Amino acid sequence: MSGQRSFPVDVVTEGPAEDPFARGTPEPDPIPGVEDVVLVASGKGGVGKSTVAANLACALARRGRRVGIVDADIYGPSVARMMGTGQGLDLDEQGRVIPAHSHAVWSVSVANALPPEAAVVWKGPLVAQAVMQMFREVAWPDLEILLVDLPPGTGDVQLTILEQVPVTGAVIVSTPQRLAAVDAERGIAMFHDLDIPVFGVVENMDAYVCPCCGERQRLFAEGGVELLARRRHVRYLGGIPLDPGAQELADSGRPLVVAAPESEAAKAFDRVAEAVERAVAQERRAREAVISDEARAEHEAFWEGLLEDEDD
Ligand SMILES: Nc1ncnc2c1ncn2[C@@H]1O[C@H](COP(=O)(O)OP(=O)(O)OP(=O)(O)O)[C@@H](O)[C@H]1O
Repeated sequence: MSGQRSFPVDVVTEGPAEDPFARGTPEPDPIPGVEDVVLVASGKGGVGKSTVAANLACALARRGRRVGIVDADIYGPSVARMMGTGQGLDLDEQGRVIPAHSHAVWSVSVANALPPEAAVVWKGPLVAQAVMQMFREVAWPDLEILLVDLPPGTGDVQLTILEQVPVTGAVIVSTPQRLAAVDAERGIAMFHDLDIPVFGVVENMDAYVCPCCGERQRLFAEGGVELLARRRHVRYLGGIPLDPGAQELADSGRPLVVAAPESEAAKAFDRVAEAVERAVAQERRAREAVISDEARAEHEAFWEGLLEDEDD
């Protein structure tokens, strides 16, 4: 057998050195001023991820939370338009961006810094840099929850954020169509692989609610997203009905939750916000439990030391 395994066994068993998620990789530094970062993700584009992010932020703010949004969808930024924040961002004395503020939510988007119709034509490294600037070079006020509107899919931006930002959990958005649900499942798999808690799946545009009689009608086959949630052991956070006013309101910078709080869609967003609030609180308790375990170990070590001294 000797002489056959000449490669450096230690290196091989420790995994590739450049793997950013290799075991033992230190937790990324916290974002100054931010307690919890929650990602809003989707497998496919156009399923309503930005709509969910904007309305979820407003619903959390209405529930008394201090909330911000990072628009990490660099090539298709919608947050500035949906939140009605317009162009122009100021800098503070330290050269940090002062986030825009509307509907009691703070937000940053590349769209705040570009003319309305300008296309972002940047290569990957520049995009990664811009995304990280939106986390670390912004003068965030003290925030309880910073939502992140991700680009669709499981690409570079997702990996950059997961590598460099301490993420508390993710909310997945899908529409009822099978293809959207299949892609949403890929997103869930990515978060599970990287040990990021998935708070649940939101099924957007699942039904139409008649404005006259309030009758709720499914638009597509029922149950696919719920089934996906069960298969992946994540919570089904509920359906958001298609609201004919959503697009016009989004274009005028007033999310449904703010402009039509009594609508079925706004109430559904509030239920999602409540679930996210509870999931974040649960994660916080888990973090504190880890700290108190450490504190207990330190405490025990301290007393053990004293007892050993007494024995001497
Ligand atoms: N519940 C809803 N009712 C009616 N319209 C909706 C609803 N959700 C989203 N929309 C509309 O669907 C379109 C796509 O939504 P949105 O931009 O939020 O999707 P997205 O997943 O963020 O897209 P992408 O990431 O590809 O930019 C928008 O015109 C939006 O107004």
